[in-house]
Amino acid sequence: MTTDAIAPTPAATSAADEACTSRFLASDNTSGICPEAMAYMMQANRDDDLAYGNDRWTQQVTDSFRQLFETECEVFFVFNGTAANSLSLAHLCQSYHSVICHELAHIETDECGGPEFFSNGSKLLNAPGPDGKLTPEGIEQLVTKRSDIHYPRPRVISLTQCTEVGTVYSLEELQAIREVADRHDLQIHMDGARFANACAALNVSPAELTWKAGVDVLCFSGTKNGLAMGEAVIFFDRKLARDFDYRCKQAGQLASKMRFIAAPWMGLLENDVWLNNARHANGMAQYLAERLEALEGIELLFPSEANSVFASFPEHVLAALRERGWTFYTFIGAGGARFVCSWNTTTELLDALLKDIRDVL
Ligand SMILES: Cc1ncc(COP(=O)(O)O)c(C=O)c1O
Ligand SMILES: C[C@H](O)[C@H](N)C(=O)O
Repeated sequence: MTTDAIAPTPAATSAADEACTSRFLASDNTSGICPEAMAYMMQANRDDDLAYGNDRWTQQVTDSFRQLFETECEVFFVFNGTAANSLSLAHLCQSYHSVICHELAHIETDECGGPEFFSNGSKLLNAPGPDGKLTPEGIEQLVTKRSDIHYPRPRVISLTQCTEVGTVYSLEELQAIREVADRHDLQIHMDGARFANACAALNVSPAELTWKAGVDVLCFSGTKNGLAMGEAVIFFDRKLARDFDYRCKQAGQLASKMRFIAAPWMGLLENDVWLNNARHANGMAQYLAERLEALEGIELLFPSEANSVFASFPEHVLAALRERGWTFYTFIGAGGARFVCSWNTTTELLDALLKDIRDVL
């Protein structure tokens, strides 16, 4: 059998070359692995270790999470955010319960029915709200509109922090929602796909933005913060976490080589890399938002409070940007184009985007 390395065929190299010309701002899911996480991945690869979370890295990083959140929380790892949201909601609800979420919530719009499927039917009840955020009044209305046996009993409020349109809930807003939850014996789930960005934007601690504000379970995304994959599901009430490991296993979310999810998380948690990555991404989004706002014919659709920028563009501009290799989504939120900045976004990339926009406006 030949051992010669097979040179990539011209098609392969041109595809690789092509990828390099595409400029990725559609999502923080398109960023690479940050160097600190990669270094820990390599460390974890030096030696064999036990499987299914019994390795030393998983123990080490779950202890680090308890230090970071300043409480004895239970921490589990799943591969992606849809699994994190779906399984945590399924764990909080019986099938006859309902989950209250915003009409733009990811669990409603972008998880292909995962939460309903994994909970065996818990219904998502949607409420509108300004800037992608639930309001106490909107929650109260959904909870109290009916009390008859035919209505799926509300059990959980699901908040996305940051929201799907790049805004953040303030501590005061979270407190007001907790008061509604307490009045109606509801639990609070937080979709923290961009939790790090919210902490950075508000300059508050993870504890202040979760259990101290009455959050019961947090899905903390590592993927969007510089990992290859790996979301932490964090239960602040350990009783609620009972048997969640079995739920993960049954759903195909128990990684056999969990150390390769856990160890890179050490790269994020050590020296506050997670926070610095988020601060950088947020700063890049502010850089872009300020410059877009100054351009005639472009309107910001939501306050850019974290690492996303939503704006309306003339259609011919979007078409020209696509032709020039720019990637962005137009199906999220309430229309317009979304640009998301990551840990590795640079002003050079954003200046190139802004130049192309000015060229075609
Ligand atoms: C708000 C939000 N929640 C959850 C997720 C998780 O989705 P995925 O299953 O693609 O990791 C995403 C996107 O990735 C998201 O934007
Ligand atoms: C497309 C999808 O919504 C994904 N969560 C993202 O934000 O890119």
